[in-house]
Amino acid sequence: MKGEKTSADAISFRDRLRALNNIPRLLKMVWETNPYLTIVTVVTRIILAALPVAILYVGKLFINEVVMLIHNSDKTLSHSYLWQLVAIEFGLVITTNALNRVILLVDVLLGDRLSNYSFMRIMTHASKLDLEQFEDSVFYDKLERARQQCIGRTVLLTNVFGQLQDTVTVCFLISGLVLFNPWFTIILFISTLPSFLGEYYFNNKNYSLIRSQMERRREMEYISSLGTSDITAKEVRAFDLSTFFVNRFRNISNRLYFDIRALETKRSAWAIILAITGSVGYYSAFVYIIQKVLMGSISIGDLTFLLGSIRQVSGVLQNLMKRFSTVSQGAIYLRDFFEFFEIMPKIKLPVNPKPFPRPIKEGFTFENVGFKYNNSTKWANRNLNFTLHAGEKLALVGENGAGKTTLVKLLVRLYDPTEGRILLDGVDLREYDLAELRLEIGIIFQDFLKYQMTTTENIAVGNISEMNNHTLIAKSAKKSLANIFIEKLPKQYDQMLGRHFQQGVELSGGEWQKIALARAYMRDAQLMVLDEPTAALDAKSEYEVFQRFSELTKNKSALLISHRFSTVRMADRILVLEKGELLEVGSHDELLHQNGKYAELFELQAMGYR
Ligand SMILES: Nc1ncnc2c1ncn2[C@@H]1O[C@H](COP(=O)(O)OP(=O)(O)OP(=O)(O)O)[C@@H](O)[C@H]1O
Repeated sequence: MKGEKTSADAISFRDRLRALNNIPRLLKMVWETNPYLTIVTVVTRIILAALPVAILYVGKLFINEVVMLIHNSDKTLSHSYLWQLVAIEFGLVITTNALNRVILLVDVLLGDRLSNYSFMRIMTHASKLDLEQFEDSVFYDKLERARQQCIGRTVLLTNVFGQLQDTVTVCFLISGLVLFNPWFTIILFISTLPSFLGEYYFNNKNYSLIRSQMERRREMEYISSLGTSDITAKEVRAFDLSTFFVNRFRNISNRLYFDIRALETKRSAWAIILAITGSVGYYSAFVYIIQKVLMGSISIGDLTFLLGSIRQVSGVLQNLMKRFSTVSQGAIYLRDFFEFFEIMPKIKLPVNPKPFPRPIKEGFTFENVGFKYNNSTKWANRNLNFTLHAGEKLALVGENGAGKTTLVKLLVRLYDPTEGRILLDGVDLREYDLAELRLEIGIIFQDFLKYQMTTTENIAVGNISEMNNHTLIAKSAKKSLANIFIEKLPKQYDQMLGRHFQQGVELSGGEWQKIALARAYMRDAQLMVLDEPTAALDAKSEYEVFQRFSELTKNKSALLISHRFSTVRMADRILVLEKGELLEVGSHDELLHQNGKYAELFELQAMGYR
């Protein structure tokens, strides 16, 4: 997508050099992943780096010995030195092969470990970031680039180690050549330079292109998941959307493909032209040495040693230069990876958190609270002034988009208010430890997750530290009335839920909702927040669940969001929100009496049942 490229995507030579600073960080990560395998690969590569020059040198001694034996008239001379040399060379070749296999093995193992370690680090860091950051597309691109780095990590690792190994090999080989004629090295170096510059230029272009395509690629991934996921399968079929998705995927992928094809074709054409200079350098040295042999100034053994060295230096130099751009390329992608870890949560934790009140005495007070989403100019909540008293059951009512869920998110500090403050027992929420605050609030969102895991795990996520507390899990299921259908499942609490994995059982919407409710009962929270907790329940279940809920949370505070007035009317007080602001407050009867918005909404719903 030419139009999508921005100047921010272009990388200067300085950027590339600076990106190389990431290589030591990568090596540190490799070491942290597995120090033993790291030592094995480094030591093996150093030995392997010295072997080519050793083989060439033994070869030279061997040929000189053969020539000497052929030309010597004394046929009784011992051949034992000759056979010793053959045996040494044989040993060196076998060692080279064996060590190459060791490196292949170690690199695969280390790459796998490193890739998983990187994924785990990303998951851990991502979990510390704010919800707001996940709603930002620039952040998402960064996260995606970091994730992709984990997948391609084995290749980069092999390249970095290969680069180190080849540098040592070249040093060994060049020492032999320099002794013979230093110009060789210079000619070989200069002749490989054009190829290197070409690779460097095109890698740069490639990086900018891939980076500029990132958002489009995410879109492709999204469309592909729409077409292939079990969650979307129902709707895709019902609306016959598959051709629409396939065409959309094809259009985007074609546009990206044409840009890549243009660049790669150009790169290949230039590579062919630039490789010619490398061959010219190599054959000039070749011709020079042959002439020296013909003049009798160097031996046949020297000839084989030099030709072998030149051929190898030329090859290894080309590899080194080619790989330099690949490695510096990888280093730039690594920069993306490490940059991800530099993103810090905006929600600040207090240095000396206040002890969390247990029990809560006054409650949560919203003082002139307003909130605007980062990507929006509109206030989602504004001028909120109310107190959720200790032990009180409060319901939030309002039309879609009135700001109910946002208010709840502010309460658990998924976001901090843009203006105003929320107090708990007179102290700003920001002064309490965030983990403790969240532990004291049992919250179930309307879009709660349906984990493709066992029943036990699905309930235990409400308080993961109690994962093995089967008594508590069963008790929570009983409180939410989920126990009734769980006991009828083939494997009950060990039953795999959902259809992703073998022998999984899919639950109905209402059954999933009861599982989600059980999560809220998993912790001894002082405040229960239920966002649309009964939307999927039938009328009888809803009544039973709420009877239970009222009994179980007698002295606890609760905040309920619901569009169902049968649920709402059970609350002590009801807050009616409109366009993010508080419109009415009171009990069900008081609000009906006021004959305002609540009464209007209630009447509308009641009419539907008449
Ligand atoms: N992540 C977000 N980024 C930007 N705006 C958002 C985001 N989430 C919600 N909004 C906007 O904030 C406003 C309040 O949304 P909120 O989800 O709080 O409403 P709600 O009352 O819970 O609605 P519903 O009854 O449909 O669940 C809406 O205008 C919505 O478009």
